[in-house]
Amino acid sequence: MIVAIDGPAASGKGTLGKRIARHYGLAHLDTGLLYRAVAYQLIQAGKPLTDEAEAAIAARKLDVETLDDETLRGAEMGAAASKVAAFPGVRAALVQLQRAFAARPEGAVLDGRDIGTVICPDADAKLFVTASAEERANRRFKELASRGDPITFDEVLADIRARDERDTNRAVSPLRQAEDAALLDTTKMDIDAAFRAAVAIVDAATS
Ligand SMILES: Nc1ncnc2c1ncn2[C@@H]1O[C@H](COP(=O)(O)OP(=O)(O)O)[C@@H](O)[C@H]1O
Ligand SMILES: Nc1ccn([C@@H]2O[C@H](COP(=O)(O)OP(=O)(O)O)[C@@H](O)[C@H]2O)c(=O)n1
Repeated sequence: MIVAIDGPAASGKGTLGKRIARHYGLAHLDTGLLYRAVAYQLIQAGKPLTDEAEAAIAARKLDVETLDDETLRGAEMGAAASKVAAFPGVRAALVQLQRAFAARPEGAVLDGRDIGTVICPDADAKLFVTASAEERANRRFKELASRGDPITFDEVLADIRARDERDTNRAVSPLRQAEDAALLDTTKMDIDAAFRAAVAIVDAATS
């Protein structure tokens, strides 16, 4: 079974993806980490985030097994990821890797921006997870503050809005809800309620 989860920044895709994967005994890939890792490679190499050729080379060299969550989770890398994610060469270089992950015999859960639309259009269940920008900023602000990041709530909200705008309006694989995806608005749901609603959607789609 393949479960595709898409949605805007900090909507809870990763949290749900992880729990859904555990619930159904599937592997989980947070595809945002791939774009964050490409941005990280460029920054480490001292290259500008506008260098599409270097970004595509970094994407082709990426190893899914070595993605370091701690280094990649910061706010700076989220904003940088959304810049390199707009390059067609970067996206093309990451398609096969994501499809290969989804092709394991038992299936998988993938979360990102274009899973239900481009990477796994035939997924058995598709969710589009969202919440108001303020609520998402609130959640991400708490998460970053607990990591010791001095970023303010207003900066987090501005980053989320800028990223949503860039991700929705890019020419290649923009963020959008697949026609056959179920919308899950978690603005007024805690993590457990969102998880229960997500399981109900997956069960209904696969029964
Ligand atoms: N329904 C929810 N209610 C409250 N907090 C949530 C909810 N879903 C996720 N979170 C928290 O919000 C933050 C962002 O969630 P995350 O799963 O990383 O989102 P995404 O993968 O979409 O960026 C995390 O700190 C997570 O624990
Ligand atoms: N499948 C995906 C996943 C992420 N991305 C890009 O990578 C950036 C970081 O993604 P993420 O999922 O780690 O971001 P958060 O939602 O966790 O803040 C996004 O803003 C997108 O620009 C993408 O274009 N396609």
